Amino acid sequence: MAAKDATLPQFEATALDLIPKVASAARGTFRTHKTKKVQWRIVQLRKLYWAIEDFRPRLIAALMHDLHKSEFEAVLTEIDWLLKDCMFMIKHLNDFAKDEKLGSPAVPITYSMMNFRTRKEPLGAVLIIGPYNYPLQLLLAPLIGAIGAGCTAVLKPSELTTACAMVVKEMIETRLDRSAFTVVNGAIPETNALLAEKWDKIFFTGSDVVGKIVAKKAAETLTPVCLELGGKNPAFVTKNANLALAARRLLWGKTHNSGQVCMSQNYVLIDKQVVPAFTEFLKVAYKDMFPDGAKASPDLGRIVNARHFHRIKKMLDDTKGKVVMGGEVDEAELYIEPTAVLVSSTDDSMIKEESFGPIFALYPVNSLDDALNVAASVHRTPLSLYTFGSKSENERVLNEMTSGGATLNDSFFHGSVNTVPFGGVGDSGWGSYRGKASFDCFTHFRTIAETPSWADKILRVRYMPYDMSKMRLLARLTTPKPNFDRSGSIVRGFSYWVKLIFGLGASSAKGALFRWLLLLAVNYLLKASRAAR
Ligand SMILES: NC(=O)c1ccc[n+]([C@@H]2O[C@H](COP(=O)([O-])OP(=O)(O)OC[C@H]3O[C@@H](n4cnc5c(N)ncnc54)[C@H](O)[C@@H]3O)[C@@H](O)[C@H]2O)c1
Ligand SMILES: CC1=C(/C=C/C(C)=C/C=C/C(C)=C/C=C/C=C(C)/C=C/C=C(C)/C=C/C=C(\C)C=O)C(C)(C)CCC1
Repeated sequence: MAAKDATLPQFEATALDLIPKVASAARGTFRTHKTKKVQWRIVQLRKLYWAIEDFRPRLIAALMHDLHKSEFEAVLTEIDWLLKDCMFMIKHLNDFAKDEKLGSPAVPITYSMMNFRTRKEPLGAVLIIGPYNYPLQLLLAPLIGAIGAGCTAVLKPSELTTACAMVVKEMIETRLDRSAFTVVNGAIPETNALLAEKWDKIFFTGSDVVGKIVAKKAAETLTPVCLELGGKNPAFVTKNANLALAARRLLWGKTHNSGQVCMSQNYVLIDKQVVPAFTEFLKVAYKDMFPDGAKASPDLGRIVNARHFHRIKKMLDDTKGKVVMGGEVDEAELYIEPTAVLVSSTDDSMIKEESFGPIFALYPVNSLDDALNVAASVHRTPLSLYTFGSKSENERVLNEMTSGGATLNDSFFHGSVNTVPFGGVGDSGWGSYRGKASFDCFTHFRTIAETPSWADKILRVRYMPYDMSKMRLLARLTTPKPNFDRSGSIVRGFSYWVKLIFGLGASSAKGALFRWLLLLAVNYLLKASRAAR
């Protein structure tokens, strides 16, 4: 696993005049239909698996170079994460890709002869644009979905993580079918050149600002987009929470990848009575994680570059709050200490900006009502939320505030399992992926019907000249009658009682059949036992 001897290439942007050719090649290869063969896709996924495995030392070295990411996190959240993704897709692809029969209740029994089914068609040539914080996972996990679905793809890694971008380019273009999968490196001009091309889907992960640019450009050609954006994610801590556990878990959410995690909490809405105790527990958790201080820890990453370092530092410089944990910064090392700031206004820089770093605010509240009102005013549709309280308090938070995903009693666990769907809501994202959702994200679910020739006798009613008496017969056979009145109440008419009595109280035909069979079986057993006596 050692990465010391690995050599890292210099960053090189793709020539602008090559970009239309790259896009055209992706479209052209899709038109050959070779990506539609499931076996071809499986072979590409197997090749990607072994490419990631074989490039492991260089990927670890690149992550260390770009983000000072520890080998532990590089393996857990990037390399092994992707290997697991490949294995999952390979294992389930035949199942995901096969036609699905559409039966009852979607297709009424009267149309059952038409062999309704859903065909899973690849969308086509897709563009995947990645962010810097997980430069491998957040670029290649969507690619695994695209390969599984049968698309061709062009990848645009973040230019901020230069070593990862170059190693990924070499890895993809030397190991996968190059006519189907390519990598374009670069910044705004190269991304704009890519966005000027026609794609069948754009998958974008990054900031809401750039998300809007991508969505606007895509709208010009009505290109579908999946947007995985950021958010000002709240955590709720009530006086019924296990404060020591909440402190340790929330600190984990802000130290992992040095807090450069889209779904980590931005601010904690905490019952004012427990602020002092919670702050003490935070300090205890900090000491446990970093016995020699955070700066000396080999586990804590660094901020990606000076621009982001200054963005985060400015939030600390501008705050009117009080630092209750951490606070040290060092530009030479792009180091920001895990920091908690006690604030008293939602206008504070610590709440207004998305921190996307190891710093977060504590905002004292009088009650859960108060907390929910504050959270709704800060960001109504965040990517994630976390709640630490009693069962009923956690349930209330879930009911009264939406988010892309949520974890009760922990930091971002809902986003830490690679096979469950992940995505935002409202302005924190459109669409989701991971596991089967990654396949679905790049798939068109095409409904197909097949009308047998002999059925024309039955279907003749639809042809002109129309006959209203036949229409009435058709309506009687195919349009269900409501069992409710205009006030929305259930009408207990004649048919209700007939169904109740003959259905033995069951609400469906299946249920009624089961109850009848049970009744007959009991009756039979009783008779048999009486006869035996
Ligand atoms: N929801 C998620 O899964 C998720 C994951 C990671 C990051 N994020 C969010 O992303 C942000 C941080 O990542 P980032 O800084 O890499 O995001 P970013 O939006 O700055 O960059 C993302 C990509 O867009 C490109 N880009 C940047 N400016 C552009 C422009 N003007 N025109 C066209 N393309 C442009 C970049 O080259 C990069 O590849 C945070 O807001 C974070 O919350 C969300
Ligand atoms: C080891 C044994 C067992 C089990 C142990 C278990 C269950 C260990 C669990 C460890 C945990 C909780 C690890 C944490 C994982 C965190 C991850 C994967 C974080 C991922 C982060 C991601 C994906 C970030 C994404 C960022 C995004 C989308 C935006 O920025 C037993 C108990 C089973 C048996 C004994 C041995």
